[in-house]
Amino acid sequence: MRISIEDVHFVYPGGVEALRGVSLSIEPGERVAIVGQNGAGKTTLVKHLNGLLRPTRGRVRIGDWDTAQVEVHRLAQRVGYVFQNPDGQLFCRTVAEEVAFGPRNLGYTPEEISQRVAEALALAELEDKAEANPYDLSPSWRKMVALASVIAMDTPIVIFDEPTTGQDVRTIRRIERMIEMLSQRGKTILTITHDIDFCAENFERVVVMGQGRVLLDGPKEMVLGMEAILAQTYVEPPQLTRLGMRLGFEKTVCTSEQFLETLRRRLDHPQSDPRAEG
Ligand SMILES: Nc1ncnc2c1ncn2[C@@H]1O[C@H](COP(=O)(O)OP(=O)(O)OP(=O)(O)O)[C@@H](O)[C@H]1O
Repeated sequence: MRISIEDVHFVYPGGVEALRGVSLSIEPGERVAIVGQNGAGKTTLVKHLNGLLRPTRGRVRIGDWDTAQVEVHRLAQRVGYVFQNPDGQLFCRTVAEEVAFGPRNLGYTPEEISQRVAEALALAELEDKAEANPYDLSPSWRKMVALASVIAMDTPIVIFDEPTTGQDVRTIRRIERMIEMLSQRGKTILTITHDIDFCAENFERVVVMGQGRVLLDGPKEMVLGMEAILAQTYVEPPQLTRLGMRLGFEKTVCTSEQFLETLRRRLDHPQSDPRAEG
């Protein structure tokens, strides 16, 4: 389902102009990371996708729906949103009930609900915790419950707000596996993140925001190499990208795979990289 954001401006009631003419078009199945300094407008922008905010000017469309014309509970059929802090999102006695809440609310049949719950629990690696009380779980597992409860709604678009913040490496790997599997199922995945390595390893397209505008938008190999523009919004390229630049790699590398591949090529054929000759 296509997301279309057309020249969106947003002014908070207090007068802060948080978005100053943002236009983006996101195709079905894309994996997009939105990065930028604190206060750049990232959260304000994604809250326009599930109808929590409506543009002061401009238009946001989710498929054929204009968000200004559609109620928030209907938009929940198309856009799932995992908030940064899971504790605001959990209120049932067991993990399974929690995960069933969304699909039940969307009016699915009992069979569909059990199927969605089973799939979401599997994707979140929570099968053995179905009967636990979410509040007896560690914060990391509670995060996975929050993710599962949104995934169970089976929306074509899923937004993750700062999914890795405060999480240990094992939880980050679980989240990465989940993103990969959702992606294989054709979901559009958006994330807001300050974790540039997570962005580089898991997302194809990067949107860089600063002061309510889009500063850069494109494939990560293009965007994450533009150090000077990234610096305007206090984003540094990933460590491997910077190392690649210092080593004189011809192309911007973003992932450990790309880095190793380039390094191997250079070691095998040192003369094939023009910068390596100098
Ligand atoms: N509820 C609100 N009322 C008034 N101003 C707000 C509100 N929420 C955000 N703002 C302001 O809008 C601007 C954009 O904020 P937003 O939270 O969208 O940025 P962000 O890029 O998500 O930042 P962060 O990385 O810190 O979450 C900031 O100047 C912020 O102070």
